[in-house]
Amino acid sequence: MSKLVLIRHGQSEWNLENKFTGWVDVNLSDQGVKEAKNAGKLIKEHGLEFDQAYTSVLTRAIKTLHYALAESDQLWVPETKSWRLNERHYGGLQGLNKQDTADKYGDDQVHIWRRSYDVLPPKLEDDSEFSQVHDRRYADLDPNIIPRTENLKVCLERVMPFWEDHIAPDLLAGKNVIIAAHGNSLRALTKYIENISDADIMDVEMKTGEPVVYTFDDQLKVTNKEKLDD
Ligand SMILES: O=C(O)[C@H](O)COP(=O)(O)O
Repeated sequence: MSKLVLIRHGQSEWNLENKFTGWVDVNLSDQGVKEAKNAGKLIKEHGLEFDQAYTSVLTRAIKTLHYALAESDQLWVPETKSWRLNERHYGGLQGLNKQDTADKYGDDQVHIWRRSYDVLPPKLEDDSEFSQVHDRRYADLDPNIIPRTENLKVCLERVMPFWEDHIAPDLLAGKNVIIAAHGNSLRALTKYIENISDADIMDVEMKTGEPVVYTFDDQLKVTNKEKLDD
């Protein structure tokens, strides 16, 4: 039996300002730091001990992982960062206020961009201040792989190789794993783990800083799911 804990990063500065964020590297808000520390407190209270940690290459997820591990006295746990766990790239919506965008295009269109499985938001131009094509953290990637926009389907397709190569082998080896990542990269993983349909995944939400704990049997079947809250 192995355990997998998923945590969406604590509230970010752009969650607070209600802006589409995606791959833009914004920091945690003060509230987000509190949420990340509280996640660590809950992890400790539930006696969860990890063998391996994974996170994205975005500050808000990395800091959330570190606060949660520090608070549960496990800052020593080996960690790997991957762009494959990044938030879904929000394309040309990155940097825009969600309410302003809804006022301009309508609530229905914004809901489709945010939650449909396979509708792509408009592409982000490479010369945008919110583009990542010149960000040196992606220098080793083929420039064509850096997204210009993603829907949940595309996000899931780039998360899955990381599941296959790292997470699943760890769980099958009996290791307990923690992943601190993002609302949509974690919705993608949740869709796969729980075999949720393309339609039903539209209604699945991840709360900031709330640890979700899965228990797996030795065939990698889920035997229990629990959300930790106060
Ligand atoms: O990238 C973002 O803006 C958020 O992290 C997730 O936003 P969403 O709830 O609109 O998908």
